[in-house]
Amino acid sequence: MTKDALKQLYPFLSEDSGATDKSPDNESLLQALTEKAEHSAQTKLAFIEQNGQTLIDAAQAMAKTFAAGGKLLCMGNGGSSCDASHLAVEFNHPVSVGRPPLPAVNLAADTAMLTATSNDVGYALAFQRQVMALGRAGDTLVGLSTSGESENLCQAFTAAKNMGLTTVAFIGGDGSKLRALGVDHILCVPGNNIHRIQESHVLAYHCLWDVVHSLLAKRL
Ligand SMILES: O=C(CO)[C@@H](O)[C@H](O)[C@H](O)[C@H](O)COP(=O)(O)O
Repeated sequence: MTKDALKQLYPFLSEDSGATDKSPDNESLLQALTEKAEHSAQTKLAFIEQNGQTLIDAAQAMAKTFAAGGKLLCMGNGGSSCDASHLAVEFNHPVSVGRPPLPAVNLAADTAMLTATSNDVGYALAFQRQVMALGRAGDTLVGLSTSGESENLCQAFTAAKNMGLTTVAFIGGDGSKLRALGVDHILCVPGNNIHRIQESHVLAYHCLWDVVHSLLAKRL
């Protein structure tokens, strides 16, 4: 976007300092930040209240996957593709001393794979093809989706279920599409604000990582 186009959209931006009398004052900006932080904290607390047991059940299933020599496959679109990377690296490269590295792969990380499948057969199959190629019965497939509706995740979950993988979904929305597909563990953030949903997903997979390692340390 050019500077002029930006000024048309935000007319309060001035030539020199970037602010005029009409720009939001510092106090309202600080107030807005506090409100966002409060909303984020409330959403996270509500998420744990509503999903705590499901999170433990999902961790139990993932600990069994690792204990049996299996691996984690992770996937997501946009911001959630970065969360899929973050989740995978938590397991591959544990931050806490004494916790072993565990196998996890982000299916959204390989540009050649994503562009080839999208170009040849459509983006809806981008993750499904990789689940079919890399997945083994007993592995766990984790999908992150703020809407809980993305078609490429639905296709991958369907393939994973047919192949005997455990399936875990981190979502927002009502989750009805994934429930209908029979996804094993659905962690659903209340509300429809995408950023708040993503923030709760970060909390959720950090907790999941912790519980999986605790279960493995106690030998399940
Ligand atoms: O929310 C962000 C960034 O924060 C977007 O990049 C977002 O992730 C993308 O629109 C995704 O395509 C949305 O897909 P999903 O989360 O509904 O599965």
